[in-house]
Amino acid sequence: MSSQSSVAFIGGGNMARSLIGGLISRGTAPGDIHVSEPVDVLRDALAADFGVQVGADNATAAAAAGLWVLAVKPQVMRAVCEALAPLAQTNRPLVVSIAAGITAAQLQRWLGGGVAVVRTMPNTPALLGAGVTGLFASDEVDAAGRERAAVLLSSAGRTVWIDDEAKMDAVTATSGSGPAYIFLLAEAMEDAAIAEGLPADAARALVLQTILGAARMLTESGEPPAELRRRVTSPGGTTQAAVETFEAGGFRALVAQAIANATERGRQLSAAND
Ligand SMILES: NC(=O)C1=CN([C@@H]2O[C@H](COP(=O)(O)OP(=O)(O)OC[C@H]3O[C@@H](n4cnc5c(N)ncnc54)[C@H](OP(=O)(O)O)[C@@H]3O)[C@@H](O)[C@H]2O)C=CC1
Ligand SMILES: O=C(O)[C@@H]1CCC=N1
Repeated sequence: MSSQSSVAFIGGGNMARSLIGGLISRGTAPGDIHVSEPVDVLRDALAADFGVQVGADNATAAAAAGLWVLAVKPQVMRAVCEALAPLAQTNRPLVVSIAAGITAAQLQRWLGGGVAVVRTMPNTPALLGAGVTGLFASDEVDAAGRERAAVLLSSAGRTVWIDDEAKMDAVTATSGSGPAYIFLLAEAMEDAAIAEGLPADAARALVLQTILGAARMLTESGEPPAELRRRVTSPGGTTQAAVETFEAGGFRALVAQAIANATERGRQLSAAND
């Protein structure tokens, strides 16, 4: 039976799992979460871990909820939406997409038009309630819809409204993909520490706590990153030797190019899956 307060996840993969974990840990009743996912192992794990309602049929999950979270890959979004269009037209749900690249206009078109669509970009720290999500609301979304989408995503961490949808690909490239950049840095630092002769377990402990401590200073000190860096960097000392090496190697330009390429890839995902 449909309940306006229920949430349906269409697709129960990595990101849906992170968001569901956030919702459950912040008090959403498992019975109010319906997930459709074709992979039975993933379905069973969601049911076992969170007690949510699971099934393999998208329309069954969608029919049970007033809020749909579209959590499938961009490559299958069109087919998923077109199959749900009749239901979208009769039930008029609030539709929240988390897909990279896919625009609100595309979702609107595929769902038959006139549906309230919020395009969002969360990230995987959502699993710990430490994520951040950029949100863009289409014109059809009223104040109550905006509030509902923000409450949904705030269970995953911070929320940031983006007024210009064209900027959502930059959000994706910055915070959606961003955790992977930090994990890559952690990998590289760990490898380098081992190359300098540290035992692997010590290298990992040193790197992980350094990233955690630096992230806490960034978020809790109120100081800009450049000032925090300055305080670590004694003139003529070890940090200066390392930072000069990063700068000489084009670190900033490389980061800028990586984020520009990720932004462009978001645009391509929209065009390629239209
Ligand atoms: N991972 C991340 O860090 C982030 C991802 N996103 C976005 O979230 C979305 C999902 O990504 P992610 O969770 O990583 O991907 P996953 O592949 O882990 O999850 C998608 C799930 O949807 C399933 N699926 C495939 N086809 C259908 C269908 N027709 N109906 C219902 N479910 C289907 C997939 O099954 P199968 O494996 O069989 O295809 C898979 O289990 C993407 O659009 C991505 O852009 C957004 C922010 C961050
Ligand atoms: O890599 C991707 O396309 C998705 C979107 C942001 C993070 N993962």
